[in-house]
Amino acid sequence: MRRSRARLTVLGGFLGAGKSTWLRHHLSSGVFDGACVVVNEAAATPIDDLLLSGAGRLEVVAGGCACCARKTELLALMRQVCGEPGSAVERIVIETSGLADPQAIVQAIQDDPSLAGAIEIGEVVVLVDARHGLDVLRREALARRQVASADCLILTKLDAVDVATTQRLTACLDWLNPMASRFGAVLGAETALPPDDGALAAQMPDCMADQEGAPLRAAEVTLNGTDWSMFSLWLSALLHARRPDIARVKGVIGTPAGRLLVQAVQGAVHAAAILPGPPATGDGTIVVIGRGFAGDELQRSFERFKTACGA
Ligand SMILES: Nc1nc2c(ncn2[C@@H]2O[C@H](COP(=O)(O)OP(=O)(O)OP(=O)(O)O)[C@@H](O)[C@H]2O)c(=O)[nH]1
Repeated sequence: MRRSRARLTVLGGFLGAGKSTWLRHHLSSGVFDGACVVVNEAAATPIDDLLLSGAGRLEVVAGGCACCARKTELLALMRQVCGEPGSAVERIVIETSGLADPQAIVQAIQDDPSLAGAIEIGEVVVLVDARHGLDVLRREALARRQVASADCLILTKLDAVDVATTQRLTACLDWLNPMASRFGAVLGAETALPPDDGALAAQMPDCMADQEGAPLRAAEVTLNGTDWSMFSLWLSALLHARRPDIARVKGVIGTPAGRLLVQAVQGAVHAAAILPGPPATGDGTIVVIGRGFAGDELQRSFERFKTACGA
């Protein structure tokens, strides 16, 4: 007897757009009950899986984007998930890395003969950070491709912006992808979008000059037991000096208060959160995604900073 196909949701959006926050909310509200959740991270040290404990089954594809560098791993995992004897997975959610092209993932699954019959493409949901979205869309062609690939666009962080900013972003999204449905969200929960401001739409093409430079890459800095306050000082100095080059920072560091999840998006540091549970593999490794630096340079910078501070 032929099993029914598993419905796939691809969750995309640029670095720090709020994908894990949105998914965590929808896992806890039961929307994805029983789903197999696949978390894809550009960096080798995954963090997002720590935040998604509500998933029925959680898989990680780390160390590169599932649309290119880790495509083979993703497809092998999908075949395994769909082909396991006795497995009746009905729903799959792939949270892409912030550097991935969701459409390329959909295409890869559709092009795979064994997966095309086992997986039904449900929808591509792309999250757009209302706080940084306009800047990011102006600078990054990848972010525009992500938006263009969406069936549904979710504008996140509406609590952090005024109505005019949201309206400008909405007009820009209209220009990039007028067909997609659109919703607002605050910490994953759906919220109303302000009414469109039709007068803004005509200005958008001028704002889309492509200013992309070198490709964005993930680098890692290891604390090697250094006190967390020293790391915070170094990170502040780094963000101050290289803010335009740094798209995302995230990692878990040990502090006297517990395991602290440190995050920054487009140079803006977000409120840190204490994670439950004992120390885990990967704690003390901070992922920095940006352009114009390599992991060993960042590590050297951190070590020099420590020496200069007498640590
Ligand atoms: N104020 C506010 N902050 C939010 C909201 N959604 C997410 N954030 C914060 O934005 C930061 C990034 O959120 P994540 O959910 O980790 O974003 P992501 O897209 O999964 O990040 P990457 O996987 O690194 O691309 C975190 O500090 C979140 O707490 C929101 O609606 N409002």
